[in-house]
Amino acid sequence: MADKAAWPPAPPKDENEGERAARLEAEREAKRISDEIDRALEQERQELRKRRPQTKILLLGQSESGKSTMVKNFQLYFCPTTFYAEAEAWRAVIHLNLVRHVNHILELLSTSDSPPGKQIPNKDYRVLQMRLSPLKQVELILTRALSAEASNSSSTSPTAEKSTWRPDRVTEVSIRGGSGWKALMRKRRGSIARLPTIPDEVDDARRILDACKDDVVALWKAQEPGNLEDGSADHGRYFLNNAARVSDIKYIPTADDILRARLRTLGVEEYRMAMETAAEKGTEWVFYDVGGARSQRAAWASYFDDVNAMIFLCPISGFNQQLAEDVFVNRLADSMELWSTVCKSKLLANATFILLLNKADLLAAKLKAGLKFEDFAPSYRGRPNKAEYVAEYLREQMMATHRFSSPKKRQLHVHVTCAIDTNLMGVVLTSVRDVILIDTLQHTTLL
Ligand SMILES: Nc1nc2c(ncn2[C@@H]2O[C@H](COP(=O)(O)OP(=O)(O)OP(=O)(O)O)[C@@H](O)[C@H]2O)c(=O)[nH]1
Ligand SMILES: [Mg+2]
Repeated sequence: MADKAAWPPAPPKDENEGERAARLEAEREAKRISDEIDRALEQERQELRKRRPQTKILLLGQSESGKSTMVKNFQLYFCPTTFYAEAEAWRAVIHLNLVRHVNHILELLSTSDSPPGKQIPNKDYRVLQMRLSPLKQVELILTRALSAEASNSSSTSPTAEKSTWRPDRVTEVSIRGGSGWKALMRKRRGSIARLPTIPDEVDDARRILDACKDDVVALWKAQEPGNLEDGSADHGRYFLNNAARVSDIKYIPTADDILRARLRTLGVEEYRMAMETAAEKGTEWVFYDVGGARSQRAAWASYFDDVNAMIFLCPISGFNQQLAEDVFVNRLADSMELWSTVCKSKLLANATFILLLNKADLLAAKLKAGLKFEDFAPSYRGRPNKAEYVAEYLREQMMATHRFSSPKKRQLHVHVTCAIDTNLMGVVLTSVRDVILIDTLQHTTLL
């Protein structure tokens, strides 16, 4: 019986010369096409091999610890072209950060008889309030464009205390895994015919904000400086301080602005970075940036497998703060508990462990403003109330937890960081990169 799969098939018995020539030609053409497909498939296989993640890095830590900011730092240092190419997309996030805080202040004004600032008369506040009312619409447009949640969320939680500007009470926008919003924000009008109207609306929002910028500056100037005790939502204060520049129609976000922009992560975001710097050019690093809120943490474990490095961020300024999701839990205590759980993980036993004691700038500012660390950590009693001593104390505590909890002996690399300080981060990231490269290489050689 003839093999049905055999190629080329046996020639028909009664084939004449002309038919034979046509058949051979058809077979040659079929083979050429088949070879071409094989070549394309092989090329694709090679491409895929080249693109295969060589280094997988997981970022863990509670919400607002600075994980997404750290990813931006990696991008800024090792893939600057991509980082700056996305600057435009960040403008909408920055505008939303600013407008939410302005609307929060306006809301306080509307619910209070005595405005929070004392520097301009009451009637002038009312005028500002009226002139800035279009910013409600701006908030709505930008929220709709960026958000993973319902677009009608208000800028202020119902528990906001009257007359007090509380940046931490301004609700945040979240994004879901996948950075589709960046692509959407980058698209200019007319570039894709069937694109939704969001970019047009975002441009409208930009024009409204530009028209309101002097009033935003006036409103913020009239505020009392506010206290730094909490220190969360620090980005609100930053963008309000820079309101004139940020609201201008010609505004292009700087690296500092992008590092300050806040967009809460929901789920797990994957970032693939083709490294541009000489030492690791051509290699691809894959970052998994998780949402840090308690409700998000159950999803983490499925990303623990097979990672080369785990970077844990502990915001050391959180000693006097509570979790947004549970006001009975101290932020630093939550971080410590989380750290212990991560150290114990058997799935992460072979990963390089990097601990970043982040937000060192806010810790220093709080202690300088008079807060006493020992009031929140009795075991610290009697030691200097200075940031470097507190950081050292926390480093020792967390290193001890790592030593006791890890399933096997492992080195721990610790850095005290300020993720918004680009000069400092350059040094830290180079060191982190070296450690990851060396560990990955050693691991590959051992296998
Ligand atoms: N002052 C100061 N602000 C920081 C520092 N690191 C991060 N931030 C700011 O803190 C805010 C929160 O940072 P994110 O990187 O979004 O936090 P996250 O850990 O990704 O939070 P989730 O996505 O909710 O899990 C941002 O506005 C950052 O700009 C720091 O060292 N100092
Ligand atoms: Mg995040």
